[in-house]
Amino acid sequence: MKRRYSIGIDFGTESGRALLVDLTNGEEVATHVTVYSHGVIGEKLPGSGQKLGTDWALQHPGDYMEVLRRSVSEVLRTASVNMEDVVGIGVDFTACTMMPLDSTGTPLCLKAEWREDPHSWVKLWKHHAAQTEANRMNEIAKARGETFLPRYGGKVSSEWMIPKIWQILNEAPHIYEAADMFMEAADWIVMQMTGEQIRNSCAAGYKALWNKREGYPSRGFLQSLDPAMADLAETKLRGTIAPLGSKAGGLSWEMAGVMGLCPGTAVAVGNIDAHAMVPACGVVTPGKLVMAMGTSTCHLMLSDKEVHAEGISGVVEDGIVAGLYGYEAGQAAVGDIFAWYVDHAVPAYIKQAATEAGITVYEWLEREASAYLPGQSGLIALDWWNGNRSVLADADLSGLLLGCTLQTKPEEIYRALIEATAFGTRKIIEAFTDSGIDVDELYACGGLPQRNRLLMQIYADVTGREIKIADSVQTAALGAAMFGAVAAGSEEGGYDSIVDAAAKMAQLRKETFKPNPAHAAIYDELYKQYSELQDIFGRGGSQVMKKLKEIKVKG
Ligand SMILES: Nc1ncnc2c1ncn2[C@@H]1O[C@H](COP(=O)(O)OP(=O)(O)O)[C@@H](O)[C@H]1O
Ligand SMILES: O=C(CO)[C@@H](O)[C@@H](O)COP(=O)(O)O
Repeated sequence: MKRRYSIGIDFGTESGRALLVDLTNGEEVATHVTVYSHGVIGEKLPGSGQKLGTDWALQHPGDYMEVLRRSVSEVLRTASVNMEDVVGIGVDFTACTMMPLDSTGTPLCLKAEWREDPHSWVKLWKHHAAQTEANRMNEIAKARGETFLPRYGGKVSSEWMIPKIWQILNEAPHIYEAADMFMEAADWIVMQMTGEQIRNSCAAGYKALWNKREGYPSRGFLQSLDPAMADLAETKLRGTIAPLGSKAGGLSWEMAGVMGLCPGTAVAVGNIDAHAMVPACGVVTPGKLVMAMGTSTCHLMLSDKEVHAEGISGVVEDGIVAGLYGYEAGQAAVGDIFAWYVDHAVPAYIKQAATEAGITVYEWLEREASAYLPGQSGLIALDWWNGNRSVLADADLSGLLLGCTLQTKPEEIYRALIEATAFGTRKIIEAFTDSGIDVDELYACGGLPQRNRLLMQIYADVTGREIKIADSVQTAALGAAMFGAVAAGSEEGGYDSIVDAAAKMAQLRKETFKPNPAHAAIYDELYKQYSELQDIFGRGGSQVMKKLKEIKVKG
């Protein structure tokens, strides 16, 4: 039988990658990563060098195009696959990663007249500078009894589309005015490939408050935020919203040339990175919590019922797999906390020791931290280095490390940071189970489970549950490729549904991580302390974190 392929393109926080997958069995034939040359723009604008404010995080759209240009042709070249045998393309993206466009679909930051205004740039998911707008939105939505609010755990996040747009209107009304549309980067990149302006229902649902039955928030609500935004839904957020797995269009002649593929190749509507990973773990039924663990962690669940739970970021009908309610919760920093520690807080002697041992600093710290028992260091941390997404939904909270003494070692701090992220995940699991959504099994995917065994064991011990691991190292790209195969359809050698694609293309590793009962018992005790700290610092017991932020912002 002739082999058929699909390409998944995963746009992460620091880089993008293409993965060429065999449709019959999910074999990952070739992969290529392109690191974004502008990275995350957090301090100053490229070109003008203009300083950015606290909590800003921008990106350059040209970096996304570079991934299409380099990584796609590279996977075809290394795999020696004929372009005619690639039947589908799917993309997944971080979200809400959004940008203002002019009427030709060009990002405003690429135009000379707007380039020097930070608000013309792509706002990355972790741009947290719209917290004031999110807080105000929450107050207004609550006071008006808006029906959308309970679907988002009672709180809209500063990471999402409407707070980000409102920040633009408040701080740069000329950019708001100049924007013909605001678009998720996932939809923009699909538009670059196909020429079709189609929004995906996943990002619209989780990040722009859109609902299959009710649409976007009402004109009355948007007007109550600012009269200038009354028509936002019909104007700057306009366009078809299509379900996951739909074909957005065929690859254009121009982009086919750029990417080395055939014109007309089916391109699926975009998807969110974490959500694409769910079927790529083989999860298409309720009761299985998927942890997409990388820079951040997203927690995804399927259920046949809709419940509204505090701290669960969103429930969207058909949001992950058609026919089921998809739930998302998350931690805004996980790998990012370890990256901060390794880059900014580890002493030189450790870097030296890691180099001498021929391993990375992460590996050195993992090796040393593995020698400790739970609780042995006397340390505990709150994992809020990038605010708290679930269950408190508050970007103004910050990290905390407690219990340091003159004897404290860097590897003990590293272990405490890992444990803190595991405690944060346990809070999220409890938020699901307390609201009546059963969590029967845990699945882990993303970059971290492949790289850090200690971390996975700590998660099993802290949650008291066995964890299954996705076999794919590129789980998001695999999920995107699966949706590409669905967009192509079975007649072209693809699949007719994501459930069919998952049955053939998703694989799990044989090895799982099982809790150690003795360690789990100590972690139960430590978790009580974590919970107490969460209540003190996150639920109003102490205003210290808020005050520090206030003083910092005032400068
Ligand atoms: N050995 C390791 N242990 C723990 N974290 C690691 C290790 N190696 C890399 N990381 C973290 O992994 C994160 C990147 O995860 P990855 O899944 O590759 O990216 P993304 O989430 O952006 O798609 C970084 O934040 C980095 O700090
Ligand atoms: O917020 C979401 C998904 O809803 C993610 O896109 C965001 O956390 C970024 O994910 P990564 O950690 O870069 O994989």
